Amino acid sequence: MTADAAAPDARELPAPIVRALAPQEWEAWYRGLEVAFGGQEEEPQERELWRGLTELDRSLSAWDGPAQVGGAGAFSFRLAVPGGAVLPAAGVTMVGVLPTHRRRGLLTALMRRQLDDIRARGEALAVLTASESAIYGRFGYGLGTWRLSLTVPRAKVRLRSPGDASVRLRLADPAESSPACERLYASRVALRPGMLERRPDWERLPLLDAPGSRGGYSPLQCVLAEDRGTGQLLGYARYAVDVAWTAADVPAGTVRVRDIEAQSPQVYAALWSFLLDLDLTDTVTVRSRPVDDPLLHLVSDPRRLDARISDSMFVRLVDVGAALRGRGYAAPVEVVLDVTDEFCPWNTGRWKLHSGGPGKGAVCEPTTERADLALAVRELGSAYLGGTNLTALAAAGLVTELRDGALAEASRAFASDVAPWLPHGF
Ligand SMILES: CC(=O)SCCNC(=O)CCNC(=O)[C@H](O)C(C)(C)COP(=O)(O)OP(=O)(O)OC[C@H]1O[C@@H](n2cnc3c(N)ncnc32)[C@H](O)[C@@H]1OP(=O)(O)O
Repeated sequence: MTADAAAPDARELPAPIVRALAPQEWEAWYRGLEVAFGGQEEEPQERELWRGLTELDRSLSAWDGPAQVGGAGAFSFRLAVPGGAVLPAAGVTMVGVLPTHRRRGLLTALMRRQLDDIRARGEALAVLTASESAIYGRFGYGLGTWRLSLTVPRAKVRLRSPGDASVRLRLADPAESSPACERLYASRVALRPGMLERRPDWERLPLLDAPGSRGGYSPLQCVLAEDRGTGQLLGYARYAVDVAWTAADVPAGTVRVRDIEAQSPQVYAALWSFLLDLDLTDTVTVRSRPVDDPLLHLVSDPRRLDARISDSMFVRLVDVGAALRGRGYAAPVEVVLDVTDEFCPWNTGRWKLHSGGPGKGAVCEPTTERADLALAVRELGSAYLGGTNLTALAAAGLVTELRDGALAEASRAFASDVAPWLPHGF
């Protein structure tokens, strides 16, 4: 994008031109994105990472004459869905329109082109995290995962189980330990809907640690949990510490946990035990955990966690039939869904979904049979990963039951035993 593009007179506006980005246009495109987000420049290390991760053939720019005035990108992700499958999904990202060119339909034009491209690639799903949660519903994205943030006054909570004596904790260099941590992360992706496989180079994201973005915190640190006998990696946590003191010289530092993965409840408890026991600190914070995080049950006094829930990942079914066939179902289901999709009309119509339940696969095809449930594609996106019940959406008037019993049947089948969760932004 070109940051100094002049504001057009609305009466003279030509139709926006949206096209794929050329490699030499990346700098201006990314600078325009920074301007769309308020103008702050990213740290060179961050910029370099995102430049490397940008998929140029999936990056779109919008033009006003010779000036780039808007853009949107997508990553070729693979997303865990209920039942343990991992499906291709477009990770929509880097969306911005210059302040001079807003509310004239540029985002709409970018979303049109992008969703058509995603469909042409054969990806049944698109996902994103939104700068503002009001933006993407109109394009058929529903809120599919939530995140839990915690602020723990460590002196006030203790763990009901301290972990396992067979676990040895060891401090390690985050970069050196990254390959082993990545193998452990990879082994956990299919276990929780919403998790993303890490494509090549994405292992750099959890290590991103630009000095200018630390905000007073230490460089990133890493603690490994290993089997005392074999040395096998069983879990890890990455975190930073801001050491602070009160006016009376009492230590009042904060531990900010970036990520934590563990193979078993005992290892998870051992890692939290470590994080809650760091000298010179009085608070441990974590910005994003699943809403069913075990820590809620592990601590002596859950109210002290100051647990807050926020929206996280929005999900769009780009191809309703393929998306519903691709996931597993927690219970047998046979329902006809009457789906409305104004932005991607190829999805509009009745779809018959049939599954024998866990491990049985699913069939989902267009049908002329009578509908059992009526809903918009946005609500299907909310329910897709199992994080929001169809019953809850019906209580909000967003799903209509047309056959007695169909709502409970579908709601049970769409549910997930573990809460879906997106492990990192993009
Ligand atoms: C996945 C991501 O990257 S999320 C990041 C999104 N980017 C940002 O937040 C950066 C700052 N904001 C922007 O760059 C722009 O305001 C954008 C991209 C959010 C919107 O771009 P615009 O070109 O102004 O959107 P466009 O004109 O196509 O608007 C389409 C509709 O969305 C609505 N809309 C646009 N932005 C917002 C918003 N922030 N909140 C609520 N509604 C919005 C418009 O009012 C319009 O509604 P209508 O169809 O009822 O008239």
